[in-house]
Amino acid sequence: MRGKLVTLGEAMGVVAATEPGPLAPGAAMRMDFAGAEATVAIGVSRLGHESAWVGSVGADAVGTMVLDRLRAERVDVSRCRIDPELPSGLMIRERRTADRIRVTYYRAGLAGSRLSVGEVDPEQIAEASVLHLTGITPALSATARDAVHAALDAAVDAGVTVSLDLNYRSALWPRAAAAAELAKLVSRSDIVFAGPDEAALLVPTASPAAMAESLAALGPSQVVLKLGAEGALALYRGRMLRQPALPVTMVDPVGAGDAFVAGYLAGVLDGGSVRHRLRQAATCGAFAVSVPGDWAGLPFRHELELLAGTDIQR
Ligand SMILES: O=C(O)C(=O)C[C@H](O)[C@H](O)CO
Repeated sequence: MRGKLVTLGEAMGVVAATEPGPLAPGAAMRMDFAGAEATVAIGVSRLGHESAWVGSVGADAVGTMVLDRLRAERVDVSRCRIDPELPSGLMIRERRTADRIRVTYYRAGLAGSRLSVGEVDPEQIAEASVLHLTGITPALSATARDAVHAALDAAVDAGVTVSLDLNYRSALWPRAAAAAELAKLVSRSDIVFAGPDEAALLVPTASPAAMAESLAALGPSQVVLKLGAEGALALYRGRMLRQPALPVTMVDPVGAGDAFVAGYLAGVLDGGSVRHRLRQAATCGAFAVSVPGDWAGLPFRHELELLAGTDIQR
């Protein structure tokens, strides 16, 4: 399968501490942007497939930074909205201790949450091979939730593969509200990604394997559990495959899950086996954790072989 991935969500400015410690005047910070869906779009593009990101940004420096970077990464942003009134959202990422990151959002009610059905183009989705959704977008606002459902309807009508990463963000909505909404999305998705804590929102079973079975019983043909340093587990048509994480030096874990998803979905677009998808996903996750920032470390296709121990095969 060669084709395009379309995804929709919010991208925000990030002010990220470069040194451990509490936020203080003069603390060393690095300016960047982040957004789970935008990271997936960049990752898929770097692996040689067309991708499109649909979102709403402010008419400000952060919005310009996001769109300029995505264009430079060959991500199609032609359906994005530039809000004339509201600023782009922002996130402060403190490195409170050497290995504890604390995130504060400044995004509620801002430009990103204005994403609406007006930005969803059924034709763009029908021409794609994969629509990728996350559990972040429906938590942004009622209009963003409607946009997710409109995109999902368009994909289902056109027979486009639907991918969903549960991506639960506790700062955006309570567990019960998330569980009710995510259950609806899972039942209409083909591929579902989750961490064990996220899966527990819907299927409170003990082991990752049992969780994967229970999630698959809700409808998706592929369930992929991201287990961090333990690797990943995929359940595809009743067959369980395990993928170890690659042994790399961890520099920044944020964005690793999105990099993993990008590698897996690029593997779907490659037409590769589930084994190929998982290996590519683990390799992309390993690249991401080895570099600061969410998306900067994502590998280009020719770089995949750089990480020793990888064996990218179809
Ligand atoms: O938390 C969010 O809403 C984001 O999309 C920002 C981060 O980059 C994301 O959490 C990493 O997956």
